[in-house]
Amino acid sequence: MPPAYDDEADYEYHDEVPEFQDEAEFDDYMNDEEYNLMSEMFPRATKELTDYQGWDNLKVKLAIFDHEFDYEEAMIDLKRTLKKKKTEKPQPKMSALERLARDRAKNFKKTQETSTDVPTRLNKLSSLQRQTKDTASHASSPASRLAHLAASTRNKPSQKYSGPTLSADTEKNSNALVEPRNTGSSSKSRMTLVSRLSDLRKTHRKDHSAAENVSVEETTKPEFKAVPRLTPAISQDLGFGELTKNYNLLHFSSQPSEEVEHLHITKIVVGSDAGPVVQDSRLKRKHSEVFSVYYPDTNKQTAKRQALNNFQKKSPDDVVMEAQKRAFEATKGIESLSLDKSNPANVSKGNAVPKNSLSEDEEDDRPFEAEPKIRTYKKATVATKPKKPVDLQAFIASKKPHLSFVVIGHVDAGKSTLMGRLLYDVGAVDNKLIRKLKRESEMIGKSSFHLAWVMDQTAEERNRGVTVDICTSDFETEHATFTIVDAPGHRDFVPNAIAGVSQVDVAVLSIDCSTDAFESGFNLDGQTKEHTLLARSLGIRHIVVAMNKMDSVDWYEGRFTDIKFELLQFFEDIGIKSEQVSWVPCSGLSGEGVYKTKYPAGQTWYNGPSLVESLEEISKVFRVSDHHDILEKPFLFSILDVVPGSKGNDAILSGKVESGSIQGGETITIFPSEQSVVVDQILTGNAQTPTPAAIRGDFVSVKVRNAFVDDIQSGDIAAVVGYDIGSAQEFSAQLLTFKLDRPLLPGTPFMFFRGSCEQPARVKKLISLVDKADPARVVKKKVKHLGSNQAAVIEIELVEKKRRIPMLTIEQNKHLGRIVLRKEGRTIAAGVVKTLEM
Ligand SMILES: Nc1nc2c(ncn2[C@@H]2O[C@H](COP(=O)(O)OP(=O)(O)OP(=O)(O)O)[C@@H](O)[C@H]2O)c(=O)[nH]1
Repeated sequence: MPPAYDDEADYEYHDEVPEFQDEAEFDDYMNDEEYNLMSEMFPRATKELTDYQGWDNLKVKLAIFDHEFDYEEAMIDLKRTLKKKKTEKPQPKMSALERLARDRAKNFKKTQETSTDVPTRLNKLSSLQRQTKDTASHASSPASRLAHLAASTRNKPSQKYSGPTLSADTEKNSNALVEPRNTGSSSKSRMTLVSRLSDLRKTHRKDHSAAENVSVEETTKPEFKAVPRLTPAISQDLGFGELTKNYNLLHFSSQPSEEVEHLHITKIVVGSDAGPVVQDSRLKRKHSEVFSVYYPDTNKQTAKRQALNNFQKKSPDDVVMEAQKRAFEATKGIESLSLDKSNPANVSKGNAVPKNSLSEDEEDDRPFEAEPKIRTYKKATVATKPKKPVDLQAFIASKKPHLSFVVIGHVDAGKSTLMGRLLYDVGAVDNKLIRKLKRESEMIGKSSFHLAWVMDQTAEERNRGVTVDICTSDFETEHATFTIVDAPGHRDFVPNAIAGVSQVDVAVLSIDCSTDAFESGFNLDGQTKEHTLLARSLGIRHIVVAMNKMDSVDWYEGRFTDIKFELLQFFEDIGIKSEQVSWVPCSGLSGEGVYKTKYPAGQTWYNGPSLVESLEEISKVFRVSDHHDILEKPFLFSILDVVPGSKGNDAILSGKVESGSIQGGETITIFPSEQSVVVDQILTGNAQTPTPAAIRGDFVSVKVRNAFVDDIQSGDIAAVVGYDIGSAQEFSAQLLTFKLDRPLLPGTPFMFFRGSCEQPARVKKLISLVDKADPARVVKKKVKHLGSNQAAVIEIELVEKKRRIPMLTIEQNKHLGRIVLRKEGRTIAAGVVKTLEM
């Protein structure tokens, strides 16, 4: 016989389940449909409850939710548990004379009562006692006042709450408190819903175990509890900004593990010296969620760490300048270096033997700090076959066309917002994340940035409102798959933009069409021209101009055509043909023109494809032209990130297939260290799902075996067995100079960029001036200096000898053979590698 239904036991069970800690957490729990229903009912409910006390937002929402959105029933039930506010009785109207008479009568009565109150001994004593008590409570020592306060605070809420109460100041913070709800006498259907809730709470209990660990006793003590584990770095990561000495943390709880997974901050007390100013700031982030939308494309071991510290240090350009100076001063040390022929540690492991290891005791006087020593291993000479061979033609046919694109444009042109909107509209991010970002951005007064935060997820980016690192995100539509690379617009971060632009075939150029904004981004120091020039120099095949923020000029056609006219002239000047450009009026903020959101009624002059539709069209065209590169060219893979795998010498290399294809089981060699490793698995997409093969244009992660992770870094190139990539320190390049303040002479130092690699370099020799339109035609042979806007062939020498950069000519690869030169924070030239001197 089944056990009898025990209503009481059920009640007990639900009561011990932790409650939602705040409204935000509950909002996150609801699905979209429930959230929308709640958004309709909640304002009505709060209006209806204005005459009641003892409720808070969460309580109201839970009541509605518990009654399965039966509004009337929820309100009846809720009101039953609430008290009505006392309302002052309206005074009857009276004349001024009448009021005066009443007052006089009242005063007279009072005087009479006082005069008849003759003090007896007992009265005197009790009044004295009263006075002493009062005085004591006001003028006692700080310690006794604190004890008094502690006692009174302790007594209050501990009787009232059984759930995971968080804050001592929760009277002010209505959202933080949850009273136990009456769940005992509900109908069956209500029980089901309650069970759902309790299940959820159980899950939350796991997530929030730390929050539960904070007992009522502890949290209600009126002490400031500084939690040592809230380091400035964690604070930054949470999007809170810099945590200085003046910030004391109150009521902070986290999971007890070393890896902070879920954090809750309920209050921050600012300015410990001047007396606390309490700011109510609730914020929680799951790191797993923070990183769910994008993958930062930097080498975690080096560049990512640097990017995170960017704002605490000098600007990248200052660093470059200093590095250049030091590099030239330190050339003597570099020459004196010698190479160790073997490394016994590796021999004993039976792994690849480093051919030219640096000996451990060598003095490291390199100009760059923390540069890894790159050893060289014995590369494989025999290729291995795929584990489960895939018919490449069939594989390509089974896949939707893929396109990777970079988003470029002046700072604040709305790039991140545009991409956030795009990802939202195509369904790559859900409502919940958007709502969460909206709340968090509102909390720090930057609500208009919530869409941008889908892409800009590091604390620096959020606090300064600029994109620092490059990041990628994959999404899919009915007709194609895409990888977005979001590049920073700020001039301090042009090197990152170079790394971003180097990876892709298409650029989306975001233009801020709002009044005067285009002009400031286009002229003089704006990044519109510099980014477009970079895009052109780094081999971008097509530009989609997103005429963004058109909502701010009421979709005025004249603004669109004026900007288009100016840009077309500029494109022509730098050799971008009109058929290589598409134009789409749009608004990232409100969504029109991005994907399927219709234009407002006032916009009648454009009926072309939306931004996403334009990209879909381009992907189809490129698919046909890329066929040859996939099937006939050798596999080349530019590495953007490397992390150790879970086992022994496993590693995961993330990057882009530049040409050819690869399958599991094949052997590849990584340059410059020349390690040969076997491909174990290929993972693709945001969810990193396994795929049998990767082809040209794909951004994938490749799991490999027998790798020495320390000798692999962002900027390295992997190739199929038998394909050699040297690390030339000197090479000839064909360049186009940009606007120069001073001419380029033999010996002029600058910073050299190839993909995500950068290194100090100098002009070794000026060879010739060539025709801009036909570079094969030499215009002048004896060249003493190079001025602005000249096309020339020069010899370049890399100064940093220890960081070897794998180099390819433009003949070998159309992307990897492209380079950029920068000096004093400006791009001075861009071009292609012609010949390598090994
Ligand atoms: N009116 C309007 N404002 C927008 C639009 N898109 C972005 N904005 C606002 O412009 C500001 C900058 O937007 P972001 O997306 O951060 O700009 P960004 O180009 O990514 O900036 P960086 O990363 O610094 O280069 C924010 O305040 C946005 O809300 C738009 O379509 N219309």
